[in-house]
Amino acid sequence: MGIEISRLRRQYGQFTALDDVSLTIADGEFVAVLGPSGSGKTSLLRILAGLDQPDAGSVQRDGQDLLALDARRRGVGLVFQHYALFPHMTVAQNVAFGLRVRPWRSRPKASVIKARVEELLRRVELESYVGRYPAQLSGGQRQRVALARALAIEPRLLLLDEPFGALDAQVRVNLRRWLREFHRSLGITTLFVTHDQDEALEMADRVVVMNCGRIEQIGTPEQIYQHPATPFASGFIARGQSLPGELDDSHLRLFGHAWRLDDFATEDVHKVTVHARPEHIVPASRQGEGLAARLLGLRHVAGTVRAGLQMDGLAEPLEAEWSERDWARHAVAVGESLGIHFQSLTVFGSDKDGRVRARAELHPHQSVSPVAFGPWRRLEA
Ligand SMILES: Nc1ncnc2c1ncn2[C@@H]1O[C@H](COP(=O)(O)OP(=O)(O)OP(=O)(O)O)[C@@H](O)[C@H]1O
Repeated sequence: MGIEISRLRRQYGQFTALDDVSLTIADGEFVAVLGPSGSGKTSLLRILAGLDQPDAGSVQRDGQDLLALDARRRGVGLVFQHYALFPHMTVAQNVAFGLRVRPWRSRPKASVIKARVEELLRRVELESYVGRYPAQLSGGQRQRVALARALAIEPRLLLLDEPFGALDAQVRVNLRRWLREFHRSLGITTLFVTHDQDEALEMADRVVVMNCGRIEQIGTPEQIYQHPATPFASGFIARGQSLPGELDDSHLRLFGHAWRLDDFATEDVHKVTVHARPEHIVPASRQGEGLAARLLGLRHVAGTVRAGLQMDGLAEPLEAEWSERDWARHAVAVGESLGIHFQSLTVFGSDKDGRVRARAELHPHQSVSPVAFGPWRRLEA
């Protein structure tokens, strides 16, 4: 049981904001919808909240048609990026709001509301702020009040749209961990919209990657990070970088070398995309080994070294990422040449409509045969 979103479509005039979106969310699950600006995340959330209707598709909750229900009867709690707290109400009044405006028949007694507000504020660790006004709170505290307010109505589904988007980096990181724990203790089905990869991967049980109104991949954070299903997911999540590879009779040709691709169905493949992620581009251990690259620059970021590398045949420099310790073994100065190896490459084969039909992971540096790495210009059948 849970929520079953099936083939949702939303058009704004000629523009398709959601294109055939299907997704099942289990009860109690924490799902992150991750995608760049304009990918359709908020459009999906608004439909679930009852603030908008799709042009096609359905949403069922435990077999019931959710789209047929009025927004107020969906049992949905909402938190947006920009704190929509009422500025003239205290923290306690803000949290109580959803209960106070209920029709009198379903409205709890004042003493019940008071007890519930106190309990919620305790949960979001703001019990001593009851009498404050939103202007007297930090951004992180306001978002926790917004969360308490959304929870006051005991929602069955919590929808969070970039709730930490307006906060500074350190507060975001703290609130991320806090919300993750908070969700564990509550167990409410939660859909969390973000464009921040780290946020999605760190918090969610499952991540839905969106691009241009479509779902590119659904999976656990580990699946998504380790095995991105499409070139978009690879670039957006794993910083996969395009290399100029070509398919030649079940071999991948790249930088004048060739590797055999096993288990790569080539029918329908119209275009091949080869991706390398920064941590898989490693410096060769001995001089004269590997593919030739020139070191364009180095940046030292939190224990890692990010190197810009120029390679023949590539318009854009590649980024490689190494640990400080590994890099210390290589005495190459900026502007000099070095040899590099690709530890792993991901090869995608897409059809004419851009759909991925085949996918393979190559480990050129570790492979012995038939990989033509080392004695470079050799193609083995
Ligand atoms: N009411 C509308 N009329 C026309 N176009 C719209 C409307 N609402 C959204 N769009 C368009 O639909 C696309 C998807 O918008 P949506 O807000 O769902 O994206 P998003 O992934 O949430 O982006 P962001 O991260 O910037 O909030 C965007 O290109 C947007 O311009």
